[in-house]
Amino acid sequence: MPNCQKCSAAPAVVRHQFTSELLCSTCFTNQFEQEVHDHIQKYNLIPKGSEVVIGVSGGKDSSVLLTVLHTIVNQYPDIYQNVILRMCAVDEGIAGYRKESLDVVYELQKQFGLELKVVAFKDRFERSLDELMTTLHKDPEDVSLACSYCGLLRRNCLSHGAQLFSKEALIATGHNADDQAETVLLNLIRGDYQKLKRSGDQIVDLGVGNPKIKPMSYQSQKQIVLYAHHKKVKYFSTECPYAVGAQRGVARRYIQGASTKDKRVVLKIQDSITDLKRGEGRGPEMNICVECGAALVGSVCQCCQIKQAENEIQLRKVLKTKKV
Ligand SMILES: Nc1ncnc2c1ncn2[C@@H]1O[C@H](COP(=O)(O)OP(=O)(O)OP(=O)(O)O)[C@@H](O)[C@H]1O
Repeated sequence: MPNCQKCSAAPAVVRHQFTSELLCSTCFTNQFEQEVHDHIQKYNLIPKGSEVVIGVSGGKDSSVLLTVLHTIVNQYPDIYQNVILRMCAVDEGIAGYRKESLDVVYELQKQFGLELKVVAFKDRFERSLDELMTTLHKDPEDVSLACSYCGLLRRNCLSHGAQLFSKEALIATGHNADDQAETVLLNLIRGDYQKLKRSGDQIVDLGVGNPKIKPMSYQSQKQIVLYAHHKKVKYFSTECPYAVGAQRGVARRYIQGASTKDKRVVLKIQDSITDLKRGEGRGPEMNICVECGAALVGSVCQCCQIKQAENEIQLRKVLKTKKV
């Protein structure tokens, strides 16, 4: 492996997913933190004096979010003046899964010394997720709707947890770029225009309840896993037993396939919704090809350029393809 392209001092161990830069462990984790900080600043996600309630499940995304926020808030005390970090964990009541991940939450709480609230489905809705599923779906194999019920009730519990701290507290979740891109596709598949429009928003403030922020929405799943590894973040890695039935799997498989051809696809899907909402998705003004009269952007259309190309190099230039 060559040396790090940033510090040149240590061997590179990571290739940045979006910039392709080769980085050593320290430069990679520093850059990751810097990127999350820049994203927060760009959208003013955490104004001075905010109380930020981090939804921590013990899984990798939220454990990384907690680690990064704690790091940057301490690194930039002037920018994050009087910002207070809190933790909230939701106990859905999933046997063989949630108790174990909550143990990680308690370890993280000890490590960072933050105040934590735990809100349980059983306390708020009289039933755990397991009990709800046993009542609704007699066949234990049929868990296809578990994620929908769970998402609905979990959002309610997180909001309740935030309210226990204060009415104005921001709720920060560990949603990443892959989650965001999946949500866009899911809303598109479901034809849910209202949710589709909101799916690129960096702050969700409906005017009722606590505003929600997603500081890692431009970090890919892969980058988060790499950060967790190099920063030695504690997390619980077992997948939720109900995840097998999730409708999200359809969008996830599509994105995984598309990402093998274009690593930035998760960013592009999100950006397309943001641009569309801003009205920038209409594109530039159209012209007429001076050779054939077709509608185009520029002066000579691509078809005429293909016709005029005299050799492979010119043809590749027109089609923007590299030799394979
Ligand atoms: N049980 C929970 N308690 C508190 N927050 C939660 C819980 N489950 C999910 N969240 C919050 O919602 C975010 C997205 O949840 P999702 O179900 O997509 O989990 P995930 O992508 O596996 O994230 P993680 O790795 O943090 O579990 C999490 O990153 C976290 O901030």
